[in-house]
Amino acid sequence: MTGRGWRAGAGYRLLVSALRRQRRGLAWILLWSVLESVPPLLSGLLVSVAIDGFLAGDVAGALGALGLFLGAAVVGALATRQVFPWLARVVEAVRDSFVVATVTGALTDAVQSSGPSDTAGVARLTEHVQSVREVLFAVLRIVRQIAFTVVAALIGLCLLAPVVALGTALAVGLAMAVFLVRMPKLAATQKTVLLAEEKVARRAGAVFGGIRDVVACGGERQAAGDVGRAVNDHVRLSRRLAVATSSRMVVVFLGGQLPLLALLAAAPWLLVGEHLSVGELVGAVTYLTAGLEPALRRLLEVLATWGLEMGVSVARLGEGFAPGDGARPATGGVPAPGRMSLTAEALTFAYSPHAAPVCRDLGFRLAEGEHLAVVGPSGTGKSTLVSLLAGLLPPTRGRVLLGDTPLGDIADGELRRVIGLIPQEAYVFAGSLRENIGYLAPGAGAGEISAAASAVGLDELVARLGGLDVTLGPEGAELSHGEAQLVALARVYLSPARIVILDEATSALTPDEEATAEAAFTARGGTLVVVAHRISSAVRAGRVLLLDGDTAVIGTHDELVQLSSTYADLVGHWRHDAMSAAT
Ligand SMILES: Nc1ncnc2c1ncn2[C@@H]1O[C@H](COP(=O)(O)OP(=O)(O)OP(=O)(O)O)[C@@H](O)[C@H]1O
Repeated sequence: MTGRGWRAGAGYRLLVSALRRQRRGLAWILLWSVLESVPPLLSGLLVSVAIDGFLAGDVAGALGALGLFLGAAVVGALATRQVFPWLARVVEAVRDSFVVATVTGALTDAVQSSGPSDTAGVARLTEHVQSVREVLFAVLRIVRQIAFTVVAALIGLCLLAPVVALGTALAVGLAMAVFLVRMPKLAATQKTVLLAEEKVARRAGAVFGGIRDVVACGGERQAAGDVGRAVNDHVRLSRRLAVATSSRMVVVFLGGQLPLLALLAAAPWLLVGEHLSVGELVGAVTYLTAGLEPALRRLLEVLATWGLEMGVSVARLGEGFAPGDGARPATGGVPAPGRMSLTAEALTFAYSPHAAPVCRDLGFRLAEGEHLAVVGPSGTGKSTLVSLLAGLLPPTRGRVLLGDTPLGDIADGELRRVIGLIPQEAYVFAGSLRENIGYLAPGAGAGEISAAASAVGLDELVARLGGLDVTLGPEGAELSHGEAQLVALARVYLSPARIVILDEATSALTPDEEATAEAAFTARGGTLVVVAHRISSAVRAGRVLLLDGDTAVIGTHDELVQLSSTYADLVGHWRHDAMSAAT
């Protein structure tokens, strides 16, 4: 097994090896299946003997044939009863094999990755195991029975009327060929539906699990939009699957109804030419109407729904844990320190396919350790851009690279450890100040926590509250907005993040407090991106990115004052605000 559990294809290998270990059970199932097929094998033959007997006046012979028919039905029923315990044994044993492999994969994954374990992934996989169990049972119970019925009816028909059997076998073969040709497309559609279902579960699970954070960060609209998009995708794909599976009616017609229509059309010729007796004709019709057509219809129904579902679930299990949205596996790792540049390439993003893009074809590169201020009038997309840079929003077009790796290729947990984004609405949870500050650095010692608190300017608050171990109420109700922002800043300061993004995260601090906090992050090392709302903050940055509707300009503060009238206006406006605040 690899670090991320077992891979695609492994699910099928496990299924085959688990079934191989159940050879004895499968042999018993085969034996009882043969006996179970006695009624469909003999039905047409016995009906034909009975009818021809009655027509010829041989009532005793005809009644004898009907008696045999009854006896065959009893044998079939007894055999069906015997099949069930063996089915249960085989299916439960296979289920056990999958559970062992799934749990082992999950444990291996948890031990090998240093991040939190993917409990939602375990739940998802156990759901797939349950699905494999149910569908395997259904397939072995129904598909097996139907397949034996089809074969028995064809053999019976062959004994009764070889010409009809030949035509029917050709039609059934053609129907199955059409079905098999369509199978890969159906399987692919079924897989997209399953992935979409998982995506809904994952998105909704993440939102419900972090509902306090979502509310605290004012992210309700974004969270609802995320879940809504996943639900809409699921609905659209389910509709597509329904249309695709309904095409199996053509297959039922080809294999089940076409031979019957042909037989009825040829009946006058068959009877007049004495190719078949009346009894044989009715017997052949019995095979087609009571045996083949319903069996074929059921077989296709089961294969097209449960069979596909099982196939997809087994393959999905083999892929182990689905990273991201399951659409694309995380293939890249986080680059080594010194190579963590952040690059936007032709970055375009719109909140919906019909909405105007918030940013369009944006391109720039931040070297590791740079300090960038993002500025612009309200609503020009500053928060959207930093969410894209943090990998919280997927670009509509273009990409964001960490080093040479697109953010979409990096596992979520790793990305979150490397890039820390602090929103304007700081989140403080019920617990001690120490727990709040150390939350993203579980191994941090007391000295490191105190140092982080001092660095961002929390000493005064710590003194006022009476130490780091004082317990804060829900959502830090006793803290001012600025104090809560300082706690959030200290938390990310102490975290392992190499790229820190402050999205107006110092808006409630005084200019001096803001300068202290930003200086702390500059001294800490790593890249700093600040959505600035004061001139001082932009002046401190090495470069400034101005978002102004459709245009974006990047340069030093002095360059932008020369280059952009919007920036010059913004600076004037900030200076005026700062002077008014000072007087
Ligand atoms: N979740 C969302 N769904 C749809 N539209 C959104 C969403 N979030 C933001 N927008 C829209 O995208 C545009 C850019 O918003 P954004 O918050 O990124 O701008 P901003 O420059 O950070 O604004 P401000 O300075 O006022 O915080 C706005 O028109 C906003 O209405």
